Amino acid sequence: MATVNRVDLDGRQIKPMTICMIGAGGFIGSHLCEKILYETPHKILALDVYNDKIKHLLEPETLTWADRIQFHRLNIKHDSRLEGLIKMSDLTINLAAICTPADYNTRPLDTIYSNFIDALPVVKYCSENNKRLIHFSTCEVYGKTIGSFLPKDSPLRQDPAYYILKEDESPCIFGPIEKQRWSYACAKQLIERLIYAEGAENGLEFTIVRPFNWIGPRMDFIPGIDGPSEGVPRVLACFSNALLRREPLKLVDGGQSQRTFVYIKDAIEAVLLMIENPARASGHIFNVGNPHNEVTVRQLAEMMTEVYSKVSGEAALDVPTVDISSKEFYGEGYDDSDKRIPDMTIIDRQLGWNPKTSLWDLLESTLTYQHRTYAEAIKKVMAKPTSS
Ligand SMILES: NC(=O)c1ccc[n+]([C@@H]2O[C@H](COP(=O)([O-])OP(=O)(O)OC[C@H]3O[C@@H](n4cnc5c(N)ncnc54)[C@H](O)[C@@H]3O)[C@@H](O)[C@H]2O)c1
Ligand SMILES: O=c1ccn([C@@H]2O[C@H](COP(=O)(O)OP(=O)(O)O[C@H]3OC[C@](O)(CO)[C@H]3O)[C@@H](O)[C@H]2O)c(=O)[nH]1
Repeated sequence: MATVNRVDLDGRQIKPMTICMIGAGGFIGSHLCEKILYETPHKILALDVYNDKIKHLLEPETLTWADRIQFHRLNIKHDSRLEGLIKMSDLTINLAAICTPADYNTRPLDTIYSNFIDALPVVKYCSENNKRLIHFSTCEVYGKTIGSFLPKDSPLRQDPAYYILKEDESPCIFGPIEKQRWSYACAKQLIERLIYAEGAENGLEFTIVRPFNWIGPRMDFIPGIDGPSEGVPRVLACFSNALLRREPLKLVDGGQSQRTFVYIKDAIEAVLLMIENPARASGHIFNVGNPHNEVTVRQLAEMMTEVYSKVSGEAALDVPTVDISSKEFYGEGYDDSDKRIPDMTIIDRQLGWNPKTSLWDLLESTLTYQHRTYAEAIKKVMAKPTSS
């Protein structure tokens, strides 16, 4: 229920606001729209080129929150309505981006334009019109850990100083230019620097979010069902797709890279705290992740196989995974982050936020959703004879 008398972390009444949410039709945007509409009195101007993931919030128009969300189908690359919509709002949240690794090395120009050039007018309009901005960056700005450059058997690799990622201390370590994987991280880093400079020189009120592998329902697409057959989504959807089709999960370069995964619903709580506590959130860069949910990609595949078997009632394959080289899977120019553990000091101190959901629990609810949403459609597609 949307409560009107909401108070912030310092006991002050929160006034209802209008939020311009760019990229509202994506994975994170759809969850953020739900949270705002279900639990707050705020209004949303939802901007995106697609709205499939928020259709349930827009139709039918008799829904109790219908007057609090307005969808504007537009591409921020070239739409004169953008500045007006930012001016009408108290806060702008920019989520729009190309953010699937399969694109970084194969479409580096689109990636750089999307993550830097297209974000520029948003920053400019917020700065010129004295509007608050929450900008979505990424944990990828940290790149590789310092520890990854140490010899494999160095005891220093066990020292957190060499791998924990801190917003105000850790360096950003990318590979060479020919490793075009880093086009995304580099563009995100430059837009972070620009926003930071707008804050320092022109007083822009900003917050930068660095998500660490947020996962959950509605993430990306299942190839051949609600996305292109040849498309390569992020790992949750790649592995879900293989499980649904009863094919082995592909482990890129042996699945040795490590990630920490956070449940989307935990992470969205953090964003709502940022929205409603500007005095505590402004001027900060926040890691948002779950340091307790670390696995190698191989361990993720094993856990997903076990969880999927439980929620679907189907026995796991005898050979559940297969190794594949990054060149074969992603093409030339791929590279990887070795390990990503967020330091949580700043977000805990400023907003008192900590993640709650274990990896097992978040996979159980997410894979239950994947099975309910896609299993029948996959069966139908797989039963169709393929034309030769
Ligand atoms: N999901 C994560 O774990 C994660 C991790 C790190 C960073 N991020 C960042 O968070 C943001 C949102 O990520 P997501 O996972 O929801 O991705 P997503 O691809 O599901 O959502 C992005 C949305 O932006 C829209 N968009 C892209 N370009 C646009 C344009 N020119 N005009 C209008 N709309 C446009 C897309 O249509 C899409 O709906 C991105 O900036 C991403 O870099 C996400
Ligand atoms: O079938 C697959 C797909 C992927 N991998 C490997 O899994 C690791 C994680 O991959 P993914 O979730 O696709 O993306 P990254 O974590 O590398 O990057 C994302 O992090 C945040 C964000 O900015 C936005 O979401 C994005 O850049 C990776 O090691 C893949 O190689 C696999 O083995 N098999």
